Amino acid sequence: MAGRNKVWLFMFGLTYSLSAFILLFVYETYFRSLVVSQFSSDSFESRGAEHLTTPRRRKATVASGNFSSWSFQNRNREQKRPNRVIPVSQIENVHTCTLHNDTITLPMAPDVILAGAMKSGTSYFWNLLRKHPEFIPSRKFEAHFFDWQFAVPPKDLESHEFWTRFDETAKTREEQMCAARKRYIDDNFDREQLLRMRYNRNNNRRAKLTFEKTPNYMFLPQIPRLVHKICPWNPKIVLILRNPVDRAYSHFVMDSEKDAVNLSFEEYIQLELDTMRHYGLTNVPKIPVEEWGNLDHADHRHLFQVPETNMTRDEVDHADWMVYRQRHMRNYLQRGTYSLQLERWKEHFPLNERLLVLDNDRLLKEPRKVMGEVLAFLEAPRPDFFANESVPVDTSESEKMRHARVKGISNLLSIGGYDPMANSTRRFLEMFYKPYNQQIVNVLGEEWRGVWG
Ligand SMILES: Nc1ncnc2c1ncn2[C@@H]1O[C@H](COP(=O)(O)OS(=O)(=O)O)[C@@H](OP(=O)(O)O)[C@H]1O
Repeated sequence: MAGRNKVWLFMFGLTYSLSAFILLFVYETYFRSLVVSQFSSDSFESRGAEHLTTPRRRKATVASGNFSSWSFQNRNREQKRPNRVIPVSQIENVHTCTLHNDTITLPMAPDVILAGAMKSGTSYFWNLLRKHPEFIPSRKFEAHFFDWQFAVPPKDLESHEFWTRFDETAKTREEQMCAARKRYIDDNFDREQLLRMRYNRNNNRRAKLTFEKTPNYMFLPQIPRLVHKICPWNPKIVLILRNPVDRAYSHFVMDSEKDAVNLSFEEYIQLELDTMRHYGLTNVPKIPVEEWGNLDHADHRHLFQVPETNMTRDEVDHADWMVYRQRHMRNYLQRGTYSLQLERWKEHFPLNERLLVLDNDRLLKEPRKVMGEVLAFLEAPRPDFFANESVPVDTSESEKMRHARVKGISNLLSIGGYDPMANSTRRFLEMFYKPYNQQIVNVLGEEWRGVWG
C-alpha cells in the first residue's frame, strides 16, 4: 500500500513540475516578450527619433554592448519573428536632441535633484526617498556632475574648448549640450531601463521617478543655470536649510574626522573672512578670537552687515567661486550665507512650483509630516510606510552611513556626538549670520522670519 502511495506521489510531483516548466517556458518565450519591451540604448541612437526597435528578449549582459554584436547573437530569434517597432512618441517623459546628425533619445532624468545644503540632513532625506517604491536613486550616492564636471570659474563656461570635454567633435553649443546631457544621464542612471519603464502604454506600469543628491550643488554660483540648461525638462529641486552656525561646525567636524584639517575651526573662520574681505564679499573687520565672547549685538550690530556692493551679479558669482577655490572647499562660513544662493535657484526654478525649500529642524522633528509635503510637491503617491511607525526616523542614520564609509565600522559607536563649539564662537557666528538670515524672508517669504533666532 505504502509502495503504491509513493508511486502516486511521484507521478503527481512529475506532472506538477512538468506543467510548471511548460508554463514558465510559454511565459518566457512569448508572453513576457510582449509585456516587457527590451530596448537597446544603441538602437535609440542609431535608428533616429521616429522609431525604436524593441527586440523580444535580450541577455542582460548585452545591455551596454554595441548594436551589431547584439544583433548577431540574436539573429536566429529575430529571423523567426521580426522586431516590433515602438514609436518614440509612445514613451513618456523622453527628451531628444541631436549629436552628429543622430537623434539621441534620453529619459528625462533625474526628476528630482536634492541639491543641498551640505550637512543639513540630505543623506537622511535621500534614504527616505530611496525607500519609496516609486523612486529610483542615481547609481552613485552623490552624483557630483555639475560641480566636478564644471569645476571652473563661471565665466570660463562660455568657452567652446570647455564644452568639448563631453564630446570632442560636437560642433555647436546645442550638440555640446546634448553630449553633456547624455553623459549626465549615463553616468548616473540606467538609460535603457528608464526608457523601458517609461514605455507605459502597453505594460501599464507607472513611470518611476528618478533622483540624485549632491549637497555641494546648492552653493556653487553657476549650477542653477547649468541644471536649467542641461536638463530642459526642469527637474524639481529640493533644498534643506539648517541653522548656518551648526551647519558650519558640522562641516568642520566632518573634515576633521577625515583628517582634512590642520587648523582650529576659529582659525579657518578667520582665514575665510580674510579671503571674503579680499573679494569684497564682507566688511566684517578682523576681530581677534579672544574678543568674540565679548561681542554684544546691540553695540556691534553695525560691524555685521551684508555689504552694499556695486559689483554686478557676474562679479559676485566670480568672487564667490574664488573664495570657494582658495579656501579649498573649506568655506564653512560662506556656504551658510543662503539668501543669494536661494535667489540663484529661484531665478531658474520657480519657488514651490519647481523648487522646494525645507527647514532641517522640521525634518528632524516631524519627518512624516515633512515627507508628506515633499511627496505632494513631487506629485508622488504617499506609500503606507510613510504613515506608520515603521518609517525610519533615526536621525543618526545618515551619520552611520558616513562613518561606515569614512572610517570603518568601529566608529559606529561614536555616532552623532562631537565636542560642542565654543560659546564665544557661536556668539560670533550668530552675529555674522543674522543679517543674511533676515534676507531669507525676501526670497522665501514671511514664514521664514525669525528663523534661527
Ligand atoms: N532627520 C534628520 N534631520 C535633520 N538632520 C539630520 C537628520 N538626520 C541626520 N541629520 C544630521 O544632518 C547632518 C548630516 O547632513 P548631510 O547628510 O546633509 O551631510 S552630507 O552633506 O551628506 O555630508 C548630521 O549633522 P551633525 O551630526 O551635526 O554632523 C546629522 O546628524
